[in-house]
Amino acid sequence: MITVSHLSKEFVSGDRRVQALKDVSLAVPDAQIHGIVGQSGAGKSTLVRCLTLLDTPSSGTLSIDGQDLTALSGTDLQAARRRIGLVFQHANLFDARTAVRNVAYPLEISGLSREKRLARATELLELVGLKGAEGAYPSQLSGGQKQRVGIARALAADPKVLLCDEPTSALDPSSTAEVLQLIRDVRDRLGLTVLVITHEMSVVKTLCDSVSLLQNGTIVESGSVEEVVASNGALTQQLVPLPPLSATPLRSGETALDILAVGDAVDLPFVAEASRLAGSDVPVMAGSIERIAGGRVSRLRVAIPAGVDADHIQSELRRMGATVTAPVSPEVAA
Ligand SMILES: Nc1ncnc2c1ncn2[C@@H]1O[C@H](COP(=O)(O)OP(=O)(O)OP(=O)(O)O)[C@@H](O)[C@H]1O
Repeated sequence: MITVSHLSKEFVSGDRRVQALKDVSLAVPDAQIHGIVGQSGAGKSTLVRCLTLLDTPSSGTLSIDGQDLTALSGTDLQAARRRIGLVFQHANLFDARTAVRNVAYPLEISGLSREKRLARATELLELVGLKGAEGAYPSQLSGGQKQRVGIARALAADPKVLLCDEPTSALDPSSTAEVLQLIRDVRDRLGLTVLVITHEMSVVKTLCDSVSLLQNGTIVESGSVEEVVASNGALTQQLVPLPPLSATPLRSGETALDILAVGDAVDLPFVAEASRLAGSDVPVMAGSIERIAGGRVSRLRVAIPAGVDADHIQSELRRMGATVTAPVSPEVAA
């Protein structure tokens, strides 16, 4: 389990102070995959540096399996760091080393014999689906394969935790899908607890069990992916955006309503019910249905005809089980 408790980080240069992280608390249970998302400048890199203890937090604690890493120093700190496997955007392999020797590299200080190191590295390459590529040099591998080698190397020292910093940002869509599947497989097989820093919502949708949104150094939304989507907050729009609106935007006098349904509620006839209550057809302006974190989510924007009590329809659709809101600035016909 990863526990981050009231972590803050302030940078001071001259008389300028930047509060990069403010009271960040987070608990990721064993064998869960947690995503941290946020815009540029939100504090993601600072969080990674604090989690790997490359930066010292100004206050707060960070523990893995109950061991407070912020209280350690010297060899104890080195040993604790080895329990965190790191995967970066670029695998940063040694060009002059073969795949197997890249994976074996972190074991060179472990005291294991050369044969044992190479045997372990060969095993790990097989685990990441690169059996047969032991002798390949990085220049002979695709971007996705290099990242697989990077993941094998991160696993070499038997970590309890995998910290992935933008693991797929440099990959094409098919390599991205492969690497995300691999991270899931590794979690399933080895029971690792995984923290993924990403700006890609597709990574959260396909990989994460839970997610936190970091904004200006503070976690503003956090929970299971399903909970966060159902809460209709900032992450809902980012994870399940409404597609571009239809050719017929809202006409004068009409009221737009956004309908969000999660799980079995996706199957309920919201549009039919809204039409019945309105006494005429309620057109759908935009809609999407997606499978996220194993569950289904639908979003619809409908146009309630002029002269109809939209508030009443809103509360009736809520009673059926949807989250219904009136969008702040719906697209209106010119
Ligand atoms: N060494 C530093 N000295 C002073 N300020 C810093 C330092 N490192 C980061 N900051 C500031 O802390 C805030 C968070 O930066 P950080 O790099 O963690 O954000 P980020 O979410 O990783 O952004 P990006 O996605 O662009 O990398 C920013 O305001 C940044 O300017």
